[in-house]
Amino acid sequence: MKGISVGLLGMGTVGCGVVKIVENHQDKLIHQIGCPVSVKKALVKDLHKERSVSLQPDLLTLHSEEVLDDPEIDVVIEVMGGVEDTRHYILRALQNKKHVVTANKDLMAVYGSELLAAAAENKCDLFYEASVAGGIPILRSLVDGLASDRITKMMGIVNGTTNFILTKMDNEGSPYLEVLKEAQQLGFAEADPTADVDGLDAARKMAILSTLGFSMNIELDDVHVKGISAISSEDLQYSKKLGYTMKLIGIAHREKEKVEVSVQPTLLPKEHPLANVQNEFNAVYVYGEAVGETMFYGPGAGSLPTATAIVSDLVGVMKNKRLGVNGKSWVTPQFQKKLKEKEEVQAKHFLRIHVKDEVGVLSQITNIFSNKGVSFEKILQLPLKETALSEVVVVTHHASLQLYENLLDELEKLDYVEEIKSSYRVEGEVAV
Ligand SMILES: NC(=O)C1=CN([C@@H]2O[C@H](COP(=O)(O)OP(=O)(O)OC[C@H]3O[C@@H](n4cnc5c(N)ncnc54)[C@H](OP(=O)(O)O)[C@@H]3O)[C@@H](O)[C@H]2O)C=CC1
Ligand SMILES: N[C@@H](CC=O)C(=O)O
Ligand code: NA
Repeated sequence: MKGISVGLLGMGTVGCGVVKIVENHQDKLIHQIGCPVSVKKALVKDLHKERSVSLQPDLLTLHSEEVLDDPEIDVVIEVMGGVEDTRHYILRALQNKKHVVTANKDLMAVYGSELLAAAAENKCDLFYEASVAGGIPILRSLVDGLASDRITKMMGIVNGTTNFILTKMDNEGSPYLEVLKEAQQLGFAEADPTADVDGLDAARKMAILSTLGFSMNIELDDVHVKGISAISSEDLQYSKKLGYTMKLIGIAHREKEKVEVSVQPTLLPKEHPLANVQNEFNAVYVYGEAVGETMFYGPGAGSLPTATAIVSDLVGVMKNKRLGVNGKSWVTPQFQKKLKEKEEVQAKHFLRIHVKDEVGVLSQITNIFSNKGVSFEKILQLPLKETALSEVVVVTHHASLQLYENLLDELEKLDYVEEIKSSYRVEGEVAV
């Protein structure tokens, strides 16, 4: 069998990792695939940029057709990011009967079903394990390892940058912007880190995970998203005081045939397995009706971890080629999408408000909670130094999202409520 020729679209953090793994693990690749693997061409923007791998002088190109239209290239690995141009490049690679491996969640969350259908039509594979939780083999675990089960819940820390920021802010009291800069220097953050901190990167990953896990076409717009940029050191301190840890959590929950998918800062009891996932690490908790609880943990970002998933996908392509089944692994979703209404989403909430420090205010607030049908599990009231205000912190019992939002609307209207400072979802019970 002739050697496998790979064309890369992009040679940045992840692309350089792919080159390193292909070089350093060649013996294992030959054993699995049955022939050597080599990188023939790589599309970049700047031919003269310094890279973390030494490359043959003619390996880099500024012309996409040198990768996409080269008949000697068998597999295209897309690690350049972006959506519209990238979509066209991948469609062209597939039309040219090249298998594609991508790490691009931005693209797969929006055009995944179109691209997978195009791949199947062209009898090509399109694999994207690296797009969710980097090096953790979570997509294969859902699609293959848990193929026989019905998955009802997935909860994940699926963005390394925000987990890194929250860990450093919480453990070391480091300022938000300083830690974000560190995450960028370490290569975890996206080219535009607002996608990380606004929760959009995690939302894309949750759309991909829930589409596969629930076999339902969950789109990005179906994911309710809130990022981490408004989290204050006070929120982190109160979380700790109440026995919780704050994490950016993706939640996908199915009850009967209806689902909710969200990404939001969430308070988890400090004993919760996801509460102990630190720094850039990711973890995905998956609950299946038959298997029960499972948890997948590992590096969700970074050059070599992400490249591991990509090169493993490449091995998958070659194994399929040997069996003659390329393009046959994609199946259309089994179920019609049905999203829960706000009345059907049940959760506990943390709420921090500033109110006038006057007699009777706390009892009026408790009355409003009970009138709106939201009861609380915990309440703290503390005077705010050098002001005529006090701070009220509440953790509610489970309530529907609709009742909780009605409550927030009502509180906002009251003249003794100065400001709603923060509101977060709470998952799980703190041990007493
Ligand atoms: N970094 C990570 O930890 C992870 C990244 N991903 C995903 O992997 C992909 C790549 O990420 P990463 O390696 O970090 O990104 P980088 O910014 O480090 O690398 C991007 C590469 O693509 C090239 N490139 C970008 N746009 C173009 C274009 N229009 N034409 C030609 N070349 C282009 C760049 O060229 P040049 O070098 O000349 O500028 C660079 O080599 C993204 O989709 C990202 O979301 C997924 C999981 C983890
Ligand atoms: N920016 C992403 C990279 C991996 O997908 C992250 O921080 O998780
Ligand atoms: Na993965």
